[in-house]
Amino acid sequence: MTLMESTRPSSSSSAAALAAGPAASRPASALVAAHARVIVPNPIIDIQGLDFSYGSHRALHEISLQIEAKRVTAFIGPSGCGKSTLLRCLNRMNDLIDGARVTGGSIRIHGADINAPAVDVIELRKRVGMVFQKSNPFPKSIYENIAFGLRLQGIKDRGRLDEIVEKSLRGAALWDEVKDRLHLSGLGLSGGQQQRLCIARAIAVEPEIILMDEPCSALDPLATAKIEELIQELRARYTIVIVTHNMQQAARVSDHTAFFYLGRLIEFGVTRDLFTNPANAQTEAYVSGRFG
Ligand SMILES: Nc1ncnc2c1ncn2[C@@H]1O[C@H](COP(=O)(O)OP(=O)(O)OP(=O)(O)O)[C@@H](O)[C@H]1O
Repeated sequence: MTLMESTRPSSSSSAAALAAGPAASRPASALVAAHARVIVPNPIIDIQGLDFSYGSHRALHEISLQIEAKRVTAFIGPSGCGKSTLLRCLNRMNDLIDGARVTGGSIRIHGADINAPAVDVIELRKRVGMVFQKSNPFPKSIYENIAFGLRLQGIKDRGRLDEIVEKSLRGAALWDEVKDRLHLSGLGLSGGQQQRLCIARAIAVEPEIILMDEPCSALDPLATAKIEELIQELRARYTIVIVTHNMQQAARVSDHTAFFYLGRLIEFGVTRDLFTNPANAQTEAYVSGRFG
């Protein structure tokens, strides 16, 4: 159990306006134990003292943070502060980058160290799926975009594949729009539909956690609204961690928000509290648009 305590009550009217979305309008969760104090009672991910470097460049400094199960946690902060690096640490996507490594601390999922030598990284990435900034459907049919990965996992039965493809497309709020053209190319879909196809592909393998790295940054406001709606639906079944530059989006979709600056975690709290009553002067300056 972790306590993050706020020590300097303050307010910002623009920040308050930012928090006026669905996440903010939900009743204060049981996580709020006292004014501006956050308890994370059911962390699925436990990050402790994490240090991370690209070669000699230290990108993350002693990050300690817990991610609550079946909640949405947003990572915010100015460009280069380490949001995406930390996100990619959660399913070891950084392993693919030469010279990139965890140099201290730990990340545990359900108590197990994901950087332990015995960890099967492919298995880890099945449990911790990822949706990227730019939608990246395979140059295959809508159906195959989902069935392809399932076949690689050994699912060959056509009936079973049909079932999972439909369930995943429904789960990503795309089924009704594509059910009559499942065998046309995924690349023929709109940007927002392609991003939902990528979400369908991610959920087809039944992950517990979905990482989203600025999933709406290439989308128009309508497509963005659809993805945000979908995130609200997905949070009943999945733990979601989202990196976003869009503070209104963080305020609308997330339960918890972590604010980073220059590779350090500056503040972590219930989203509404962090936006309306930040404990730290840098957080307040950022959420009220005074820098970043
Ligand atoms: N592949 C890489 N090789 C070397 N340095 C990198 C690499 N990726 C990121 N960095 C550096 O690590 C730091 C953190 O970058 P990161 O992309 O995690 O920040 P960010 O907060 O996600 O930024 P943005 O919002 O611009 O995407 C930056 O100084 C960045 O230059």
